[in-house]
Amino acid sequence: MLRTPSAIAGTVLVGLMVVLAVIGPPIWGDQADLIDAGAILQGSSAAHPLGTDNLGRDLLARVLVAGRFSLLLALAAALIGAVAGVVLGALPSVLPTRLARLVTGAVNALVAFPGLLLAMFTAVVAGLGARGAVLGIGVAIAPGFARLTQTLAASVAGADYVSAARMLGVPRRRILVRHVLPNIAEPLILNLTQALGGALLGLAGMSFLGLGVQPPSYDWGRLLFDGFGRIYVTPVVAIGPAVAVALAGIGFNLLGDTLARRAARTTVPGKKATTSVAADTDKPDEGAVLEVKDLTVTFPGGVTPVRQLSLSVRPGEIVGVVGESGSGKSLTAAAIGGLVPYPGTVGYGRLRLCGKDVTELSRKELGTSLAMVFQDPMASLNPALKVGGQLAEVAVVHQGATRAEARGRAVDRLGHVHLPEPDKQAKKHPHELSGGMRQRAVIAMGLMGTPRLIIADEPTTALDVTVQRQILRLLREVTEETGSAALFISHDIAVVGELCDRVVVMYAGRVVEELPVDRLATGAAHPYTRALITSLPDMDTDRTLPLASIPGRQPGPAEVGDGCAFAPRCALATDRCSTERPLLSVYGDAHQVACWEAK
Ligand SMILES: Nc1ncnc2c1ncn2[C@@H]1O[C@H](COP(=O)(O)OP(=O)(O)OP(=O)(O)O)[C@@H](O)[C@H]1O
Repeated sequence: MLRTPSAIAGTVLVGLMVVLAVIGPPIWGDQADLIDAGAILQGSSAAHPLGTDNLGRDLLARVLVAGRFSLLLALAAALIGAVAGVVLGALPSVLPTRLARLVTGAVNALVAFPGLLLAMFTAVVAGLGARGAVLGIGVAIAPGFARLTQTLAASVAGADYVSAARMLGVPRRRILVRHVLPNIAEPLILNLTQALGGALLGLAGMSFLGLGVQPPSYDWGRLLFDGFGRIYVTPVVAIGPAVAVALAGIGFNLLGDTLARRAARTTVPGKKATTSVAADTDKPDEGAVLEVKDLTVTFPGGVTPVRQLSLSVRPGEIVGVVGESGSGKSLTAAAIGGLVPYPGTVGYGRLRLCGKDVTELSRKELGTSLAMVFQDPMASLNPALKVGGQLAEVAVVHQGATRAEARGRAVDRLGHVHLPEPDKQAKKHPHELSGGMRQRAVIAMGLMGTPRLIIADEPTTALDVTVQRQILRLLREVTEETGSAALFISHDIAVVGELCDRVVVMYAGRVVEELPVDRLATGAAHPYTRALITSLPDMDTDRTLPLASIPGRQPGPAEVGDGCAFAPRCALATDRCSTERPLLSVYGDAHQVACWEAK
């Protein structure tokens, strides 16, 4: 957190203010109240560096003592503003529509109203003094919080879990308290830090206008107000409290800013993982489109979902990666495409795409030579843009095509993936297409470049069986026509068996077997691969019996021990399997397996 000068300054200033609030009154309290008839209205001197007031009280001591009261008042005002704002902002989601509109309209009007006028008006109505000023500033802060709450709540309201709760008949109030507020709490709390700075300045302003703290109480604003009358004679008496207010205000704003940026860094999905490259002495396979050696993906807390994974894909080849949910398939794909999210770490000995280390590839090279197709096509398509426009963008950005050329190419590519009437589909928004059509559009988007490798991560899981077959056929067709290779990720070994040339079986983050597809049905050597195949139902499966499944569960990415990770579920496991991990070794032609019992 303390990496930038502004972060350091904010933390130090706020820290100093807090220390001052704690130690100020006990240390300098007596001195601040000591009346000295012989030192009335003095300027700066060795005894009184910031001068004295009209009763001869030391102004430095008073500034130091006033810190606690000023901060407490600011805290109270910020809390009042935050609570009132969150309630106002959240109300529309629990009120009937008309009332909700009324509240939203009121909030909008209040946001547009000048905050200082609102604060002064409230303070005058509530009565002069600290209480009125705190209420005034609280009221001035509330509309901003209300607007923020409304905006944040609206972004969460569309989330699937909120829709699911609504479908289950969970009352609106409960949805708000259990599902919405906890998910928007973080930015609201961050905003509170900045509101504290604003409240401090606002309260000082109110006291300075004579609407705030009244004698004999005093805060920084009051001291500023008292000193202002003498500013031309002894300016130092006004400078002391002014500097204190300014430093505290700046401190809270800088800290709030730092916290907000830090929070954004941990939550924004765009932030990438760290990469570490190990020394690589072997000769790279120049003929491979993709060559991965010793790929490891880790997250903080000992979570290692991908462990020393190696695989390669040759031109025109479709390689299937199969394994149960959580085996690390998607993260492998993400690591190849440079999409592992922060705070992950990607380490590898070699990660070469089209004969180059991925770090050497420019964004443009990566964008045109690698196409990625995900399970949910909506995740790749912008719902606000027309399909044709999105596809055309690829050609404009990567190939420098004119708008008209790019549009023509987009329609051509949509036709290529067998979308009926491609020129009409190009003018539609993604939501106007069916799931299968959207997936075709995403594949077409990948084909806007000249992909040497298509990574398809569960591209057919969300589709029905007929559409699934069409998409699989399309993928095969596309690779044959364009000569590109594909890495096809699926949990369904039957689909992989149908589409791919070679199969890589993953278990608990590692490759446990790699074999040509024609050996899959009868020649698989690893007990896990065999169990996956046995658990597939076929026409002869006795439907009166429960479907076969593999007993036990795959260890989590932080639970993998020293031995073979599959040993606890394996009928063939020996003592050696639980203590010593078998390495991937040659089992036959283009066939490797990691099992002590594979003979
Ligand atoms: N950002 C992350 N932070 C921490 N752990 C993660 C993160 N992303 C994934 N994981 C963990 O890594 C493991 C592997 O995830 P991955 O998505 O690669 O599995 P998968 O084999 O593709 O499964 P599925 O078929 O369900 O998508 C999972 O246990 C998951 O909990």
